[in-house]
Amino acid sequence: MAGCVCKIGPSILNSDLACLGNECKRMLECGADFLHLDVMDGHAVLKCTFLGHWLVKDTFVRKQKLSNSFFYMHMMVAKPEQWVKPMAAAGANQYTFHLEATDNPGALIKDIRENSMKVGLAIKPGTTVEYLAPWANQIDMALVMTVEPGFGGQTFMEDMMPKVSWLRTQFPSLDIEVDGGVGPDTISKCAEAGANMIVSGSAVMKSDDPRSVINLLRNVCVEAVQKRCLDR
Ligand SMILES: O=C(CO)[C@H](O)[C@H](O)COP(=O)(O)O
Ligand SMILES: [Fe+2]
Repeated sequence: MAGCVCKIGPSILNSDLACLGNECKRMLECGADFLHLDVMDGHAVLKCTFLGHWLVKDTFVRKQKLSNSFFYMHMMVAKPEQWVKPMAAAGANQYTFHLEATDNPGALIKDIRENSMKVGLAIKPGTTVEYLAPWANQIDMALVMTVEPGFGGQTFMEDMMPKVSWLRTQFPSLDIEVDGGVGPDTISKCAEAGANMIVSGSAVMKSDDPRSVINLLRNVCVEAVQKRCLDR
């Protein structure tokens, strides 16, 4: 059941961007369950990444033949409506948009589904979880940001954990993702709060032994998930 399966997805934001395809391959070989691809347009957040749909297609699908993998897009863009079709055509599997970026989440959810992608809905640290709740039964995954979107390598915001716990209590089988400052030092808090989709950027990418970091994150998460799901 979703919510009871633990998945680890490295964010490749802080990888060697000159070797993006190989970096993605390396992460999958190290045991990543999915790749978390941060798309920033310089409007919704200050930074701008090159990770547009052309790059998704060329780097990941065509050149690296990674088409069976899971490309989970984290869209930090001003107009998330604009990129649904191009991302679907490029081979993205999940499209996570920010609730703050749209006036019509319902229409966007429908469009993402019609384009055969899973739906993720993200909230920034300043957005309360009650805004997300009305949509929770229509989405595949809720993303609780644990840093202010825009940069990798920031400090984990522990005060976001009550949002995760609240969502887990209200929606036991929803996939709940945490993103920002998550690594070996902070995973326990995320797992105990109820997160089962774990994004980790710097902690994995900058490690000499990414496989061990991924394993550690998974073990901590699986233990918490098993306890919670068996208790039910
Ligand atoms: O969405 C993001 C930033 O907006 C990144 O996914 C996130 O910051 C991951 O990197 P790190 O684990 O280094 O914080
Ligand atoms: Fe992200």
